[in-house]
Amino acid sequence: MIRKFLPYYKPYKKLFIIDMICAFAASMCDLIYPIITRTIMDDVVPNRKFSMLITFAVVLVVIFIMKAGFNYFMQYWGHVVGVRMQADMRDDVFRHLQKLPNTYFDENKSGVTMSRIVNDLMDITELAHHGPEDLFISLVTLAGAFIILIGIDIPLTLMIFAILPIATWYMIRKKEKLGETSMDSRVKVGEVNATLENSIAGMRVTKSFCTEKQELEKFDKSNNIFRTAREGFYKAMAEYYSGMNFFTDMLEWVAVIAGGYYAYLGTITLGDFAAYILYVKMFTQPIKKLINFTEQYQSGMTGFVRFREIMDQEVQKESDNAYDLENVQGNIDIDNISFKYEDNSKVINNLSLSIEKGKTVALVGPSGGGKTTLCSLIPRFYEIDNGDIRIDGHSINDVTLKSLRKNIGVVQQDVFLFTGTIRDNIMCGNPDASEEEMIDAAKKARIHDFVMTLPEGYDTYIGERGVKLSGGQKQRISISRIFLKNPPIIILDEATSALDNVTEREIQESLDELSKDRTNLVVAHRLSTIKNADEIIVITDGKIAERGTHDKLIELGGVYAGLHSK
Ligand SMILES: Nc1ncnc2c1ncn2[C@@H]1O[C@H](COP(=O)(O)OP(=O)(O)OP(=O)(O)O)[C@@H](O)[C@H]1O
Repeated sequence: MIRKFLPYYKPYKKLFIIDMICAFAASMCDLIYPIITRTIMDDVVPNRKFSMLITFAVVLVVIFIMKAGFNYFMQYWGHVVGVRMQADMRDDVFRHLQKLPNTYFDENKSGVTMSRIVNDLMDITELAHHGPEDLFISLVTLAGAFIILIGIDIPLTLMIFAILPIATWYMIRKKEKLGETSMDSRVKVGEVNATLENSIAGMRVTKSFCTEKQELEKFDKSNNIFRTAREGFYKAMAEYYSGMNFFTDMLEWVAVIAGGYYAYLGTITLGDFAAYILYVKMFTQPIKKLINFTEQYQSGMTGFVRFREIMDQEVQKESDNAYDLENVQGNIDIDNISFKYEDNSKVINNLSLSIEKGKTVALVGPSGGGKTTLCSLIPRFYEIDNGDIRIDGHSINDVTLKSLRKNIGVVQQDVFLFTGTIRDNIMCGNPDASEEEMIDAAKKARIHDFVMTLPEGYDTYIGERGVKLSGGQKQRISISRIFLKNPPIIILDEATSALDNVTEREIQESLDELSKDRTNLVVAHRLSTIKNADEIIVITDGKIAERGTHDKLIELGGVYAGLHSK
């Protein structure tokens, strides 16, 4: 993990090195002050060297001013390094997320993924700069103090430092528990996020079914699980801190009692005794910093591990020699394909189908038969298990994903609009389109006149996922973005939600316009809309049960005729 963490320092190497130099200089400043105290007590005061006292006063002020400068740099630029690294990681993980196959999003709750990207990376800032900085300051201070003290009195110094291995042993023992509980609480906070996200998104359903109580219970449950996990973490932290504080207190105890005894015997001077007490007081800082470091390391690394878990997810692969699919005519060949979802039995079963350019093929059949699944295999939203799909003779596995998807327009059953304006949502069909092209697309989708009635026109804010719009308006916006994209192949998963007759007719008109001169694959729920399709394919259990024109299938008197008569 550390090897994967270190490269994030690279862009900020210079800042980080200056930060470390400041850390070194600040600890050096700390080490000087007890030496000066000792000299004042043993030399300046007994020998009445007043001018030396003035010199020390000036030297100390200069040292403290310099130390303030070093601390400022560490506090500000040190944190800046950390937060920039955190932002880089967030960028990386978001970019990676965009390349993950749909199966990842099927299996993982979006609240948990969000928590990994937002919350879990927060502690990275602290770890990234405080970690090495604290470790460095502590080690330099401890080593420096050890060298100075050993020069004053070896047995007393060894006595004081003997406590350190015991403290280290305690720290290591407790660290594991701290790590486990920290990971546990992060997993649980992810669950809280997921529950919350789901509940907020479904707030309207909750209200309409009056299930507030059940939702609250669900939320309370995951909130309590998180609380218990966090309490476990704090318990581990309390054991850790109280133990460590005890050890630092014992250090002071040895310095005061043993140092006092040595001064009483005359083995060391009063100045030496004062220096011991000051250095031991100073030890508590690096030791506390070491403790902090362990905690930061634990929290930061736990977050980093969770971040890496997403980064290690395999992205959707393109072949090494993938090329761009260009000048697409729109011939589709589905050649003996099979597919199953991760946790499912076969959804598509050795299915073959050819669609000529410019033709309209309708998929019908009982619910759960595999129509939507078949459609999502063509733009490679999922990978087929065997067989091949070709567009104009090019296997979809041989071409770049971007060029493949650029040539296919998908109108989904459940319209998804982004939070933002009407313009944002239409322009996502082609971010480079001009204003005229956008308006033209909106006109073709029969939404322009409605937009013009709004005070802010195309810049009207449509609320989260378009809540401020009607179902029909949302659909027309989703259709206008396909007009703007202008792909040669259209996959249309017909909306099942009931629209009033006028709206339905209007939408049907814009869809008819959209389908002109393109290859169309339509999943039809209302059979009335596909009477004129060039071919109707009846899919049951992932296989083609019947195929032909409307008239032919009615004549056949099979599944289609049955569905039609209902
Ligand atoms: N993301 C998914 N993960 C796992 N299983 C899925 C997923 N999507 C669909 N399924 C399953 O695959 C099967 C086919 O579903 P699909 O949505 O393709 O059917 P459909 O014919 O389009 O149905 P409908 O007419 O109701 O829309 C169903 O049994 C469904 O439960």
